[in-house]
Amino acid sequence: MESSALLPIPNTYLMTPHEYPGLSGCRFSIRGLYSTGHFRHSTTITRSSSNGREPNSDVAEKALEEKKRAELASRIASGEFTVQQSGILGQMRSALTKLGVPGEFFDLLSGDDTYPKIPQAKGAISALRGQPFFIPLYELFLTYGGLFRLTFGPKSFLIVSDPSIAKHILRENSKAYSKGILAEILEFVMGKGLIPADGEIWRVRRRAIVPALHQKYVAAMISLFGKATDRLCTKLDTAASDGEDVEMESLFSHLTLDIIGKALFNYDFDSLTNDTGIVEAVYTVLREAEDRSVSPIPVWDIPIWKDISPRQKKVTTALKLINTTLDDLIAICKRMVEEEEELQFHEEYMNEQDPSILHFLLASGDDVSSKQLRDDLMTMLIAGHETSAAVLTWTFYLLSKEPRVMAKLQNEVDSILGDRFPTIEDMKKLKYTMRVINESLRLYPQPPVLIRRSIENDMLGKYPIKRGEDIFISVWNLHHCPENWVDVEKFNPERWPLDGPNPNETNQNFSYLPFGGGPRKCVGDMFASFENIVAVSMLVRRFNFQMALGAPPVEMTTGATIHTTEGLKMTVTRRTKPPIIPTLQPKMSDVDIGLPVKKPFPAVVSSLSISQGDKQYGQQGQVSPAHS
Ligand code: HEM
Repeated sequence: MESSALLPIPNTYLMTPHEYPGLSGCRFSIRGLYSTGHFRHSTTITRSSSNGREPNSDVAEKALEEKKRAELASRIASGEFTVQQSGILGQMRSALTKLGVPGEFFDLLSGDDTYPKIPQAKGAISALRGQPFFIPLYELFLTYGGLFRLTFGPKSFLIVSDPSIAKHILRENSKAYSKGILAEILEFVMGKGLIPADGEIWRVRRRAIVPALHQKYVAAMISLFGKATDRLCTKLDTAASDGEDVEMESLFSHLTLDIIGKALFNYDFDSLTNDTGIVEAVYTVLREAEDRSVSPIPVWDIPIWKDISPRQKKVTTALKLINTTLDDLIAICKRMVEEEEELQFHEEYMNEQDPSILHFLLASGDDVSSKQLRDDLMTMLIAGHETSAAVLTWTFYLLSKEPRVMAKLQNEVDSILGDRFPTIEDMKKLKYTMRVINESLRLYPQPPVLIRRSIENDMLGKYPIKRGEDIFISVWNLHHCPENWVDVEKFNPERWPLDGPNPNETNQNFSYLPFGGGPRKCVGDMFASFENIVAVSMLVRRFNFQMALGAPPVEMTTGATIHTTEGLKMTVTRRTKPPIIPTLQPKMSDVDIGLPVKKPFPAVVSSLSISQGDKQYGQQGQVSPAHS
């Protein structure tokens, strides 16, 4: 996640100084980060009606969506977003452009013929209301192309939707770019953690952290993913027996929180079954990060406000609790490491009782302050939690809309997993499962936009830019570009053949960026891919998922990751057809008539063995696992 996990959008997006006069003098702040409830939008991905249970709502959703898009497109065409030129030359330019005179002609007239000008659009608060910010950016992209400048009031942003420019910023000249506004908004929660950090701090911390996610560690995590998903299965079993609908988005959020707590610092949040103070504290801080990103005025910066606002007091208390808990966990782990007899640290070091990243870092002798360690852990907690939860949410939404894909997926899972827990060997066999996740990440990239700021003058394609430019790389636009993808809005895992390479930014030449690219690519890509494969495969082999009758329509709300607006309410039923278990011979009569599985489910977790074959997975931070 980020930088992945957290994606702020400037607050000026939705306002002009005219509308918020108090803003002009205040620090520029950010909007869009986890903006639950602030921007709402019917999903633009209108899929073929799925389960046949809600055809009317699908049609209505589609009609509403089409209407909104048509309205926006006509406003763009009317020039509402086009920056007005001042003065006679500007007016002449505007009039003659409408008659078809090319822009370069005016650059010649104004004496600036060295470089072409970046196409400019300007925004208005009304254009963005009622929809996630990346949707109007998409419409503007279709009009203005792969690089344009968007001006809101006194502030402007470069919007990048061109793969080669994205590649230039993220990989080829990455040292000329920082995290910019992202770092400012995340400071209160992540400090100088890996996502917001820049420069030397980032270099040092990245070098320390990447080795902790080595292959043996990620392989060991597979049993953790399995156990956590099994707890979710138990919960769904009860709901299925009781005939109760479930809200899957929050369940996925709990699942991934439980996983990341154990994986990072060996802490069991157990949020799937308990609602303890610490779980509440984590969510309080997460939501605060979202809300700060959409707040017009950074009230939290006003010293007295922290003390009088009940909300800010709650945030301060939550942060204190999390920090104390992390400090305690660091202290416990330090003691464990000190007591470890004959500790022999090596590349693939892992403590069997505590395989966490924290343990690895301390055992490696990582020379770092407790504050920095805490910042890094907090960063990864957020990065690894919200993103995976969002991927699972949208994957199940998409699956509920495409019974064909679900059937094919269940078929693969049945034949490869049977009723046992997934192992590392299964990760490369569950190819269609991986493709389903790849495709879900294409349609719903998490996060939908990457943030950068130029710290040097640079050239973006043929356009020069100055240092200090705030840039949004719209992964949403890259992934939805009609020129790059056949049947762009179709959920079609088959677009990537099973015998081909797993899609990543390199083999798709930056038109597909599920985990970013370049030196700041996600450090958790392999971890996350396996986590998603395990969760999806274990859930679909045991249950069928349908949108619940009367569920609210699934709409998107923007943030660092894309949330649903009102949750993903589903009806979960136990599959009645027993899985095909290759190692056991089911009675044919049972299979034929689709009797329920009577065996206790699932089998005991086998202890992990890591085969030589695992070596084929890519190196951390370079090639995604699944990308081999
Ligand atoms: C499906 C799940 C995930 C997705 C889609 C995802 C996506 C991303 C993306 C797109 C970036 C690049 C952001 C940028 O360039 O601005 C990123 C960075 C990052 N991710 Fe993930 N991520 C996921 C899971 C994880 C997990 C599980 C962890 C930790 C275990 C993690 C830790 C990080 C960190 C620390 C960075 C910052 C790296 C740096 O700046 O050097 N992510 N992620």
